[in-house]
Amino acid sequence: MPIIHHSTIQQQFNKALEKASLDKRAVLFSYTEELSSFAAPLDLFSASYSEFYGERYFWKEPNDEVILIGLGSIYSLRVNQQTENRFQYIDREWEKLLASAYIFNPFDISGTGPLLMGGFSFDSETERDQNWTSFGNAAFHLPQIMISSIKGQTFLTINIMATRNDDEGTLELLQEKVQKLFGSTDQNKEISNIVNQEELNAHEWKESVALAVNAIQEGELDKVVLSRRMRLDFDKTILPEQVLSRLWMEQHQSYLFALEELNHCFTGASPERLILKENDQILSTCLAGSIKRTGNAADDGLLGLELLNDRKNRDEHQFVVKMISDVLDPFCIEMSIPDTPEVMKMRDIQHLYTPVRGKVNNTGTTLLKLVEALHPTPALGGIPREKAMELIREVENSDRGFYGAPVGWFDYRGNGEFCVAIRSGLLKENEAILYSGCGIVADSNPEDEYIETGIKFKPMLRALGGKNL
Ligand SMILES: C=C(O[C@@H]1C=C(C(=O)O)C=C[C@H]1O)C(=O)O
Ligand SMILES: [Mg+2]
Repeated sequence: MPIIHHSTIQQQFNKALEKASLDKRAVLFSYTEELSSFAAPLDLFSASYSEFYGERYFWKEPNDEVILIGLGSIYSLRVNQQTENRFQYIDREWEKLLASAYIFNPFDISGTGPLLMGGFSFDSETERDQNWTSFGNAAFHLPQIMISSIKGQTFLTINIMATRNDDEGTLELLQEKVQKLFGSTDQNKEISNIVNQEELNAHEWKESVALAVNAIQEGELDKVVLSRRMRLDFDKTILPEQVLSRLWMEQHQSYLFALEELNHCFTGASPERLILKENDQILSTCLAGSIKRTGNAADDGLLGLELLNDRKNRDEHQFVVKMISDVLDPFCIEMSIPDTPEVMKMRDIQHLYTPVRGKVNNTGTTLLKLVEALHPTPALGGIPREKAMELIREVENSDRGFYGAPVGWFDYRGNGEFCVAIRSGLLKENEAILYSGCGIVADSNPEDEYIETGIKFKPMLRALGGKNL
């Protein structure tokens, strides 16, 4: 149970109130303390349903070293149109908010203190369709209550946008809310069941793969990633906590994320890191090239070797390695990239994987600048980037929304992490749309790529109780 009744917090809050009153505008007040004990993260997420449904944000990185639960949005940054650079806009507004903030965080640990959780759309030059309007081209939230579990230690951060209309009561109310949250248990919620499962435009998709292969063979481009969708209908509203808890059990070595926007939730279990930044250290991951798993360790080992030695998959992968290293190079004073990829084994699939480490050369290099430079990598877009984007716009007759785009968090010190939001889906009440894509290169075969995308639906499909797995 968190105990945030030290007299210091009230004194600090009073200072923020004074400033808000003097400045005649809202001032961020943020207070962090360590918690001695902590329920299972997903139990807490689940218990927050009645108070916070529609404004909950969840993040877990593969090793459980950073788990973030954000509840309630007290400040959000959104970009709806392509009026200006969305990455710069978020960076600038965040910096402005922090410039006048009162932050009390005795811990020099990234992921504690005020932070934004959210993501970007895949393509800001196309319009979001009705599924994705509430997400826009970028949606980030500063949670009112945030629980961070960082390398085994747990922290509580409360955030308030203090205005001159607030008084001591505001803080007390929030403290009560926190106590209530930690005291409540999950109400026994009913599980939703699938009543309909359908792949959308499977035939047309294979045709568009053949078309892309043609364009590549003609020399118009080298690689393009094409995605397709699956639609699921349920007998009742799907709850993100239920999906997350299945993903937690079944896809533990992935990034787990959930971003609620009222009755919509974008969630998934992605194996792909876009970029991690901790002070001047950065880490990106090239992930491309895939082969199935069988459930038999010996067979999987052989398949892994086959993948490592397969020309087509190595080509697919190498485009990503080259692009990520080229993009990060100007930002770095040191970089290290292994010469050959390794095999990353997930529950349903194996990928070629190359980590790229670097040390940034400039304190002005924000995480979002790196995200901007990297997105979309050829693991989700293609080579050359613009040509691939044009082809995607032309042949994919639907909006990717946040699928395949950067989703993650960054804190007030500039540290944070983004994954590439694949193996994901949009939950909207009793309907879900799942996304899956794959890299098309000169010797891609439409039927094989179709099968590969089928495997990539599995993590979400299984978490949702789907069939044919
Ligand atoms: C596009 C997806 O995955 C990407 C495509 C891969 C491939 O084609 O081999 C492998 C990993 C990801 O970079 C997806 O899962 O939807
Ligand atoms: Mg592939």
